Amino acid sequence: MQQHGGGDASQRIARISAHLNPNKSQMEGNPNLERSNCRAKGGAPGFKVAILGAAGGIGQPLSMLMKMNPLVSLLHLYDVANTPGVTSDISHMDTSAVVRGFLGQQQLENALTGMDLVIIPAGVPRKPGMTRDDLFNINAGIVKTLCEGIAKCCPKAIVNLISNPVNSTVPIAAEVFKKAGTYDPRRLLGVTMLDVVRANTFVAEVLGRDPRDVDVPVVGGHAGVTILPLLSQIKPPCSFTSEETAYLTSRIQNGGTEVVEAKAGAGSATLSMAYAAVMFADACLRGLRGDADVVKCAFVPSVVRLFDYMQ
Ligand SMILES: NC(=O)c1ccc[n+]([C@@H]2O[C@H](COP(=O)([O-])OP(=O)(O)OC[C@H]3O[C@@H](n4cnc5c(N)ncnc54)[C@H](O)[C@@H]3O)[C@@H](O)[C@H]2O)c1
Ligand SMILES: O=C(O)C[C@H](O)C(=O)O
Repeated sequence: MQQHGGGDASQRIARISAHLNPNKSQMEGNPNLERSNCRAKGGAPGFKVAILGAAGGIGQPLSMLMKMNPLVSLLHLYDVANTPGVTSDISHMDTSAVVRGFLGQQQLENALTGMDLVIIPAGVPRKPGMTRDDLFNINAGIVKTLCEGIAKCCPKAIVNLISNPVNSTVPIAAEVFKKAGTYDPRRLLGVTMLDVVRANTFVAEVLGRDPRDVDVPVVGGHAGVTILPLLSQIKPPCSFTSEETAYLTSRIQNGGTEVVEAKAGAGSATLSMAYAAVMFADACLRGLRGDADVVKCAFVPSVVRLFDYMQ
């Protein structure tokens, strides 16, 4: 159906494969090898990115969007279930990143070796009536295991940690890296970008503006009152009534619960989270590339002491 011009399809395939792959006999029957060698003969340079939990509610749209990112040359998709199907599906997208799938703990090290950026949405999401802290027991163990793999196989990688409770999983990851002697606070980032995305959306609604023209910094953590939207620091500057401030603060702090209740037991935010995670990951890759003035909010250790401000 897609044939144009003269010649039959088999000749056409033969000519293309001879061009891409002069040592074809060594590669036959090994799709990963074929793909990676074709890549070496003309693919765009870029960063190597792994997604851990790639087959989940966040992982799938996140993997799709990262496959569309021109800064990514190699995308490793790791999960304990369903990665072959997700990998096969996403690998058919005609964007430049090469996609490889890894299934189960025995393939974790291969998934991580050589990565520049590791994004972690692995773990269970909450159901109505739960707090993020209720996820701690299960997700802490998952994050610990994954971070042990990172410390061993790609200790210099930037880590974007999405798994909840972010306020606790980031300190757990830090302790794993400290124990392994690989901790670098500049490379471990708790992803709170969804709070910023929500804040931009809700503030724009109140102001009657396009959300793309609003930039709301959100600092602190990623749970309830620890989420601190800095409504006085919005760009471009604006002001609110006290009712608007109370409404916006509450809506931003409870955005996650709003989605959990609307999904009624089917999980938490996945699509908006994937969007936010890709914006954040793209900023990390631009930073790695050396771009100046890349500024995003994240959950990181702070050397600012509240005490200094109370003197
Ligand atoms: N930081 C944020 O703003 C934010 C936003 C939304 C959700 N989350 C959190 O992200 C996490 C994932 O949410 P989801 O909706 O994608 O959940 P999900 O259940 O749909 O997907 C989780 C995936 O993790 C995989 N997984 C489980 N154990 C694993 C392991 N040991 N190694 C690798 N993969 C493993 C599962 O197989 C599954 O595919 C939850 O903890 C959720 O609370 C965080
Ligand atoms: O609220 C949740 O449990 C998921 C996530 O942290 C969110 O903010 O949407």
